Amino acid sequence: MLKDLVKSEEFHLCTYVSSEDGKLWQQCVWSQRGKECTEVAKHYITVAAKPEYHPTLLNIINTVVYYSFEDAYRVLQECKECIPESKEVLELADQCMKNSTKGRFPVIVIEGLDATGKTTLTQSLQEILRGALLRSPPGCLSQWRARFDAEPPLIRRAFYALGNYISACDIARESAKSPVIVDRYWHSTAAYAIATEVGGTLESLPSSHSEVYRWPRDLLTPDLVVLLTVRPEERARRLLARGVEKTREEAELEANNLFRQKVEEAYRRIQDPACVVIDASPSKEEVLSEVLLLIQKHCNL
Ligand SMILES: Nc1ncnc2c1ncn2[C@@H]1O[C@H](COP(=O)(O)OP(=O)(O)OP(=O)(O)O)[C@@H](O)[C@H]1O
Ligand SMILES: Nc1ccn([C@H]2C[C@H](O)[C@@H](COP(=O)(O)O)O2)c(=O)n1
Repeated sequence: MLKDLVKSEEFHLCTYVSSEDGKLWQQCVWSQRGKECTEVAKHYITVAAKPEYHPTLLNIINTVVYYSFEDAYRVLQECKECIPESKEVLELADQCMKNSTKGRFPVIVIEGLDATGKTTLTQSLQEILRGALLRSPPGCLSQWRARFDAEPPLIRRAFYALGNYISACDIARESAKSPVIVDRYWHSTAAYAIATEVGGTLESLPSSHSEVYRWPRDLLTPDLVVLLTVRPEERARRLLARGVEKTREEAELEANNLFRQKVEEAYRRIQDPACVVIDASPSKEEVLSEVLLLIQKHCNL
């Protein structure tokens, strides 16, 4: 490669000289043209303070985690030509009221990794509270989910973000009539997106007070968000017992324990509303009664 460079008509080269204490470096930029080599610039380089934000943060805000209806909407709008399904998703989004307001009944969101017991718990809660059971993304988007799952994160996550706003419309309507139980919502959208985007270990996650964990101002806020956590060995046992085909992301979660930890930690860091964390490893009955106590405490039910 260097041989090719030397053969080319003109190229730039940098040389570095360190100060005695190694804290300051002098960089000389040389330009070689034919046989002539001239110094064209001189810079001083020193170690800078650690940046306030980890560089991956720039790849998160409004590129994989969206904080307003408009930002997610705009992404799908720009995809209309190459992904025709976007038009139908946008039409559904157009029908939903922006800034949907909650009714007088409580809205309870159940979050957690796969096989932590969300379906089991949400169904029991629906029966006991005589409430409405909703999920995000809503059923009306199911037919396009696989299509958007195959797209790069920018587009895939915009689809899930819009799904939350469409679910918010249903939540607003139903919460005027009865308590509403929601299986996954914005915490899932943000936590999976952040954990996927951030490489490395748990330490690479944006710090707890980072703005990436803030709730979108225009999205209906639930009264209570419960995060179900399960010991890894119990979760593996449940997945195995269930024996259903795993999605690619689920398979990845299983293979990649670190990724699973990052998703869970991102869940825990999301604020306003923060999750109330429950150990869902005990029996179904025990988990249900613990969550019912929580609901009584937080939602005056
Ligand atoms: N508390 C519990 N104790 C033992 N088994 C449980 C408990 N809760 C759920 N299960 C079982 O674990 C399996 C996964 O539960 P469930 O389908 O409710 O999880 P999930 O979080 O909805 O999963 P996914 O997100 O992948 O759909 C099911 O076979 C269910 O019967
Ligand atoms: N509100 C939501 C719901 C789901 N997702 C994404 C996150 C995972 O990739 C996947 C998990 O869903 P499941 O397999 O449990 O149906 O879907 C999201 O981003 N936002």
